Amino acid sequence: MTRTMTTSTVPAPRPAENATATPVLEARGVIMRFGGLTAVNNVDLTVNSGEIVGLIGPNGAGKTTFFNCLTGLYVPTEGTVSYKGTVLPPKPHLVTQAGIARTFQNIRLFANMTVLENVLVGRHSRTKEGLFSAILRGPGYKRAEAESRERAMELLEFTGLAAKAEHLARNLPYGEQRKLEIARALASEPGLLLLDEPTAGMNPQETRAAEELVFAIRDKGIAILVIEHDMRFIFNLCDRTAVLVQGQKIVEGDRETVQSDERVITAYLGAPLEGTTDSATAGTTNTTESTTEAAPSTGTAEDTDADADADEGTNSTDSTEADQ
Ligand SMILES: Nc1ncnc2c1ncn2[C@@H]1O[C@H](COP(=O)(O)OP(=O)(O)OP(=O)(O)O)[C@@H](O)[C@H]1O
Repeated sequence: MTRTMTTSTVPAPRPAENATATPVLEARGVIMRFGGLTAVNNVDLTVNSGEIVGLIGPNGAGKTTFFNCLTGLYVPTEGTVSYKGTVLPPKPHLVTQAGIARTFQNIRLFANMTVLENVLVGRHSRTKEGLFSAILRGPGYKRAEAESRERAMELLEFTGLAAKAEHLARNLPYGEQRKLEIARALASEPGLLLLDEPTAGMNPQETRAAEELVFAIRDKGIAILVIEHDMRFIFNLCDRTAVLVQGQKIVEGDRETVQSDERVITAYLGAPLEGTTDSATAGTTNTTESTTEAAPSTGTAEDTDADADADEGTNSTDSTEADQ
């Protein structure tokens, strides 16, 4: 899908309170090849505690593939991903348990479950009660269940969905389905949240609300890495932004650094990047016109039950099944 890029003047990002330079995520030399296609080419990226970091690039640049490498959905051809100093095995459930949560470009909710139940699913990785305890429904299980419900309701309050706790996910408006995905991701109590196009399909009002939510999550001490095509959103939010083009990180820095970089401008105008003929194809042509309304590239909750287990860490690492 063709999207547009804005370079309009926006307010500087709000500095994180108590931001320190402790690395939460460190990706080193990450390469992902699909046959002859190098979708991610030797990418290094660090996200520190207290930071909101943006990941941008034209269509097909490798952003989602990189996310899939970070979360264990793909086993990188080369490279390592560390969370708080420990190298992560490329297994989604272990990545979630370690403290990384994500949302997907295509909404993945249990459409026929309630809003509250969807968040409870996200608690799964934090619930210690075993199978026998669940079958016998002993005191330990009941206590854990009550705690989970309480925490899930807190998250629904936090995301503004508490009044709809008993609604079916499929009946939520689009913007609220995206919020619910975030609430469910937060239910695993992450230290790092990866957001893949959180405002796709949102109207400008919903996008502004999403910005506030992302700031509020950061203020709770959760570091954030966000892929987004809406440049206004990115430059409003992010302390730092990295640009991927044809699988390579071509620049990383603040808004001024990114916006003034000739290679970024060239990439967004669709010209090929020199010396990368074996890499992923150049992105589709974008313009520098301002927009805050990315066209939806997403499904709704109605058609997503089958995919929702990804958040539970049950996805295979078979690349053909992972999210695009
Ligand atoms: N499972 C796969 N098998 C083969 N090629 C793949 C696979 N997943 C992604 N690719 C290719 O890798 C390249 C990068 O795709 P990716 O979806 O990561 O880009 P992106 O930057 O997220 O794009 P968009 O902004 O459109 O979502 C593309 O050429 C894509 O076709």
